[in-house]
This record gives sequence, structure tokens and C-alpha cells, in this order.
Amino acid sequence: MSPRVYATPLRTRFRGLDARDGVLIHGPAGWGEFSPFWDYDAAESTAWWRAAHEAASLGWPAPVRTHIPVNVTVPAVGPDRAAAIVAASGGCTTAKVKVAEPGQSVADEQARLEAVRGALGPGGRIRIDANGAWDLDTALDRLAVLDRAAGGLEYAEQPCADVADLATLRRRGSVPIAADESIRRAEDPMAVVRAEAADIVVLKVQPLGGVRAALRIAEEVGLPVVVSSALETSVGIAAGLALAAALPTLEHACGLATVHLLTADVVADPLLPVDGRIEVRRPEPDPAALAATMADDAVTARWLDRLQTVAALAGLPLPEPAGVAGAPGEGTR
Ligand SMILES: O=C(O)CCC(=O)C1=CC=C[C@@H](O)[C@@H]1C(=O)O
Ligand SMILES: [Mg+2]
Repeated sequence: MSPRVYATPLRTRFRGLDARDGVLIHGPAGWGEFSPFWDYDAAESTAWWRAAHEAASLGWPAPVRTHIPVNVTVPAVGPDRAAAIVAASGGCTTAKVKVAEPGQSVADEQARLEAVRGALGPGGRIRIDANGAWDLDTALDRLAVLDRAAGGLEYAEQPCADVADLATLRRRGSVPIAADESIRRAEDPMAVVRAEAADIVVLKVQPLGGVRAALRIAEEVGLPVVVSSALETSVGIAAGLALAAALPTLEHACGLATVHLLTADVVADPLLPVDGRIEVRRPEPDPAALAATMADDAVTARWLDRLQTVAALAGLPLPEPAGVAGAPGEGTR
């Protein structure tokens, strides 16, 4: 089956994006998603391709759990909308709230966090994600203010870009620190561990090169893991669930409930939470949903060209189609 290029608007602007697009590939082990953000160059996108290739050609290690607790992801929206997103989350008792959005004030962030606390109730957990936007002094100041507004933060994800700043913040502040970009965009993810810069690591399957590669990193870093999405369709989310399901221990809710952020999905039965958990399964793309999310010719051409470039750079061609009669090696996989 040839690659399928999808494009779908987002419900709310997220990560500076109003729409999400990518390619779905099919191979002997099933469907895989290749959807590096457009600000990733070809070299950085090779890891994303290895993840799609693994999904389509090999599949994933055996799960050790059947359901994954997840957080609701709250974009940088106003308080009323934030509360409504939590209320419609599918029973999530943990919320991840985006902060440090360009153009917004601390007051906007406080109002959003207060609204999320109101919607979750006192027993819920709130984490924030600043995507490395703050310098050390700003982070020290903001974490204290936002910790109060949230009625206690579970952790702050990537408050500063710099690993040394994360380490200082961790020593001087009272909010636990999670590393995301310092793992997924770093040459050496172990730098975070050596610097004692994080309490938790956020692992995303595509940027880390697949479920097996992410499991190796989890083992190497030896810190509690939060598996998070790269804003994929249910095809990509299934890989995140497979990682979360294969980890020996899972102490925190994962950031995999992001199909809610898309206006449409490529499967008929999307991977969304029920009672705050997503079932570990691997839905197949649905012909009607694929047709409804089909990208236009220009976007399709752009993705097929990107796929070719990145696959060549990775030295990993498209997997052989599944079940081609008489294909070499068939029946031995
Ligand atoms: O972790 C979540 O709740 C959802 C995923 C998420 O926040 C992200 C997905 C993709 C790109 C990122 O900007 C963002 C993140 O930084 O974690
Ligand atoms: Mg993050």
C-alpha cells in the first residue's frame, strides 16, 4: 500500500501550529506514522523515520499493562476554555497546562491554572510545560507564582532550555523538574542525568527513533518516565501507548491524550481516554476517515519528497508491502 498523506486542522493553536500533517506508511507489521514538525530538518527527521519504519516493519515489544493513565493537555487558552477542556477530557485527573506562550502575561497563566484546578478539584494533578522559554531568574520567579496558582504543581516540564539551568532550578526550587527537549533534541540525553538536572524524563517515540530506542533511553537514564505524544493521529499515538505499555514501571500519567487536539483522525475508533486511561491497542486507519483527512496535492507532494529524502539519509527504504504474493522472504518474517 502506498504512503497516505493526511492533513487536519487543530482545534486550538498549539506549538505555533494551526494544522497537523504527516504520512502514514504500511508494512508487514502494520501502520506507522512519519510526521516530524516542519522545523525539523532532514537529519533530525531520520529518528522520526526510524520510528515509523519500526512500526510498519517490526511492530513493538510485548506490553506489560493494558491501560495507560493520561493527562489532558491544555493549550495556552483562556480560563473558561481551559476548564471546558478539562471537563471534556474523558475523565483525566491530571492536566498538563501550556505556559510561556508568546504574548501572554503571568496573569493569563495564573487564571488558566486556577481554572484548571477548579475543574480538576483538589485531588487532581497539574503539571506545566514552558518548552524551555524561561531564563533561570524568570523560571525561579514563575515557578513559585504558578505553583501557588495551581494549588501545587506535580512538576514543571522544561522550564529552561539549558541543562545547567535545569539543575540549578532543581536544587533551588521546590517544584520537581521534567526534561523534554533536553532529551529529545539533545545529542546526549545522558547529560541531564550527569548534571542531576531532572526528576522525570519525557520520552516521545518519533523524535527518539522508535519504541525500542526509547526503551533503551529509559533504561539508561533510570528516572521515572512520562511518555508523551508528538501530536500524532491515532496511528502515531499507538506507538506511544506501546512504549508506555512496555516500560517496566510507570508512575505518572502520560501525555498521550492529544487526539482531542485534532479536528479529525484517520481511524474510526480514535485512541482517546475513558476514565482517564487509554486502552493499549492499535487501531487500523479507516477508509472513510483517510478520505476525509486526505491532504491536498501540494501538501502530499511535499511529504512524499520529504519521506524520500529522509529515508535515503537514514539508509532505510520504505518497508516491503505486506502480503505481496511471492515476495522474497515472505512467510519467514
Ligand atoms: O504532553 C502532552 O500532554 C501532549 C504533547 C505535548 O505537549 C507536545 C507534543 C508535541 C510537541 C510539543 O510542543 C509538546 C511538548 O513540548 O511536550
Ligand atoms: Mg514538552
